Amino acid sequence: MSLVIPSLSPATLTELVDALVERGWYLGEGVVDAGLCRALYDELEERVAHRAMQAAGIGRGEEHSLRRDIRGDTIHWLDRATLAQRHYLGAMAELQQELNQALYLGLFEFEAHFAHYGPGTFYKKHRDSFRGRANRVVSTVCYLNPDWGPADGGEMVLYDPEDETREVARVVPRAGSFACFLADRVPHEVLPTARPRASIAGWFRRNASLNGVIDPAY
Ligand SMILES: O=C(O)CCC(=O)C(=O)O
Ligand SMILES: [Fe+2]
Repeated sequence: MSLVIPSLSPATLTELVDALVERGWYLGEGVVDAGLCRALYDELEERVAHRAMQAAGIGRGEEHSLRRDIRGDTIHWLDRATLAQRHYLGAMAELQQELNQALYLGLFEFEAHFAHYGPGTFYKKHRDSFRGRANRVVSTVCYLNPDWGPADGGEMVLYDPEDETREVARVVPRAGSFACFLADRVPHEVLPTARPRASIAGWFRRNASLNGVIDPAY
């Protein structure tokens, strides 16, 4: 991995901002540095091999519960422990600045976790936040698998915010691909995967405190 922070290119940032404004979502291939994806992939594989992952649940705070019939991934929250994580978070900090400058979104924080979907697992159609409680404003997904074929499944499907049955895009979870969308707008799902599937899901947040209680991180 190079010593230079592998930023998203200026062209990617411009395209991403335009796509978010025009339709609420962005997809790009070959967007995240290949060496960085490899380092993040190796780190995640190592954790999976050592069973150092936690089962992912749904809902936040006291409503948090495990529902393998809804989502089947295991996760590990990024904690800046490795150079690869710090580089990824650095690239996301640059993206946050761009989003704030171009769209005045007032994003103040980025939280992200590694996600590993074992064969046969999926994540049913959902939105990442709900209107009115939209402390998660923009969702991101960075894909890490070095190769992925048509029979491997595991695509992320995006749906039309106005018609949740209408598919608008399908993302093959291959290293370098990056997805970004408005968290309270775009319904999406992860189709059942045939192979172990590696990614980082992340959210730019705004501070949402209710009655002086800060919304829990997850
Ligand atoms: O991994 C993906 O493609 C999307 C994951 C997702 O929707 C989520 O973690 O909320
Ligand atoms: Fe999601």
